[in-house]
Amino acid sequence: MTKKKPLVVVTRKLPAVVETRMRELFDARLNIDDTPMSQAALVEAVKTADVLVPTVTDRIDAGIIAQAGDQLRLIANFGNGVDNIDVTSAVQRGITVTNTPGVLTDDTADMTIALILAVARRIAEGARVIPDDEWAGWSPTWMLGRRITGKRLGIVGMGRIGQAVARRAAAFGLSIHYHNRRRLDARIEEKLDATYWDSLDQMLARMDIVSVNCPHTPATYHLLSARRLKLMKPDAILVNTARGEIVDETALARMLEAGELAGAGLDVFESEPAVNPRLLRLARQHRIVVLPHMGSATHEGRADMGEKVIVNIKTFMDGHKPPDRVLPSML
Ligand SMILES: O=CC(=O)O
Repeated sequence: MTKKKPLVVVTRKLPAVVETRMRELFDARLNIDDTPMSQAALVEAVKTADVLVPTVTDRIDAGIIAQAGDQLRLIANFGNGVDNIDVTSAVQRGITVTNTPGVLTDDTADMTIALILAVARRIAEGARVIPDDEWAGWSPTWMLGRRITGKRLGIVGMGRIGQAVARRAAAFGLSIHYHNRRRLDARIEEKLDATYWDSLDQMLARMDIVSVNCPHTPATYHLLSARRLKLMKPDAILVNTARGEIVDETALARMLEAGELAGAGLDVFESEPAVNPRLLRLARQHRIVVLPHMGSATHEGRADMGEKVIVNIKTFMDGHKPPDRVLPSML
């Protein structure tokens, strides 16, 4: 007798290679036209699916989880961050949660470095000049940015992505500093040539560039609060490729407007896809660089994320512990 295939509801369109494999392995309900699901549609999905595959754009909160049918056993997130899911509620209801760590580390670290360079060297602003027909020729005093060689980079959150940023940044001659819940193993710290700051406040006050690379959890919400942002040097720049909620955006906008911070590179925002109007104004004035949450957006990365989702579902359905299980204690 063949086993019934699990009903897997996927909330967004995924790369073709991933969808093809999902169709082979599961009773896959795919989102062909990629319209984000309403909360009502998500409720419908959790009432019928054995497995839900959400993404960062779906809010799987306690209210949705409370309406899940008994058949829902697994939420296999297509994404690394799980702040879109109420993991505690899910686990209390006996639903396993998985994510896709590791496969987007390098891409997100690359984007972090790209934003550091874009802000410091005014790349996005400069890239407009020729297409906009505004180039009057080279000048000794025009389009001057900031040198990054020899500057101090402070990494907030030294997990996989933070460490990948550190390895890249070292090649640009930046000195590496970090703050993390736990200090790294001495061997890793030495290999990265990274200086640990127990006090985030003290680190922020001394850095030329600050990069946010920690997950968004209740403990990191507005970790970079108005008070902490004020500790940064006025000529410093802030880069965030993690989650918008970690930075108080209103305070950040106020400081940039007042010239109390030199610049910012943001790939993530508190209320995506809406962007704080003050940040939008600063972006239009070329005072900051904003990207539409592209950190993990490579063909390879998204295919790898899909592969991880499939392995997690398959392993779980075969009766084993999935490799990327997320527990509330990890958050
Ligand atoms: O932001 C994307 C992710 O967390 O995977």
